Amino acid sequence: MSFSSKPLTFAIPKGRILDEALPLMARAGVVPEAEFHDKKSRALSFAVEGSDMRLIRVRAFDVATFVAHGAAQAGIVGSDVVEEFAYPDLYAPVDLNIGHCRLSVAEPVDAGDTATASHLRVASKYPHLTHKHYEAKGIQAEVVKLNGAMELAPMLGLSGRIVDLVSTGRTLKENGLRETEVIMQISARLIVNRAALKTDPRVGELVEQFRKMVAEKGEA
Ligand SMILES: Nc1ncnc2c1ncn2[C@@H]1O[C@H](COP(=O)(O)OP(=O)(O)OP(=O)(O)O)[C@@H](O)[C@H]1O
Ligand SMILES: O=P(O)(O)OC[C@H]1O[C@H](OP(=O)(O)OP(=O)(O)O)[C@H](O)[C@@H]1O
Repeated sequence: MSFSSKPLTFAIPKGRILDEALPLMARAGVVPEAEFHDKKSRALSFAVEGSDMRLIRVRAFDVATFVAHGAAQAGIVGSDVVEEFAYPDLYAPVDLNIGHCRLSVAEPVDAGDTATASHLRVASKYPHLTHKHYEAKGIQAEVVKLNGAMELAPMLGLSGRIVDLVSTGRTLKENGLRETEVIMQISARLIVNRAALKTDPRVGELVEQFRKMVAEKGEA
């Protein structure tokens, strides 16, 4: 099958990035069929208006997995996910300037002085970035991998600290935690599979459409 007869697959996360991503995608000419907005629909794959592209809606971490393996040729995902997996076959050429937040270390507001600890236990959804952060500081960190609600870990004695995403800081505050270090600033990226970018001209065209749209938005 030639590339032109095979639909281009574009992966998008199903949660909070989506609301900000849809208007950007529309400006870049990627508009999903009406069923995409039907909350009762159980479909996971959707046609794109006036195009042979199809959209798939998956978990944020899985967007990177689909694109890195070439099962999807392009997608939108936070730079936290790009950096956590560091897939060699995944290229993130466009910063979409949406989904801003930061990856931070937090600990209980009433924690004693732990600044000199040489061994720590940290709960996080980001084991790679957490290890990297502490390795650079010469601290041995044992990471307990959680998939959400990290804020519960210190109060239940699972870990002394957490590494999690922070936006308004409200979740930390309401769970008796305070931010102690910012590891990285995050925004959503257009990602593509490197091999697909080299071999399928539609992927390069898509990158250019998003680049142009972001540049125009910046000027507006
Ligand atoms: N306050 C925030 N908390 C969490 N993620 C945020 C926040 N602000 C922006 N983000 C971005 O949103 C991404 C999560 O995207 P989204 O919620 O659309 O995915 P999801 O598929 O629902 O995620 P999950 O698999 O965690 O359910 C994060 O990876 C991050 O880049
Ligand atoms: O600083 P804030 O504005 O309070 O936002 C941060 C919270 O948002 C995210 O959770 P999310 O709602 O995505 O749920 P999750 O725990 O399933 O990741 C993140 O993991 C924090 O818990």
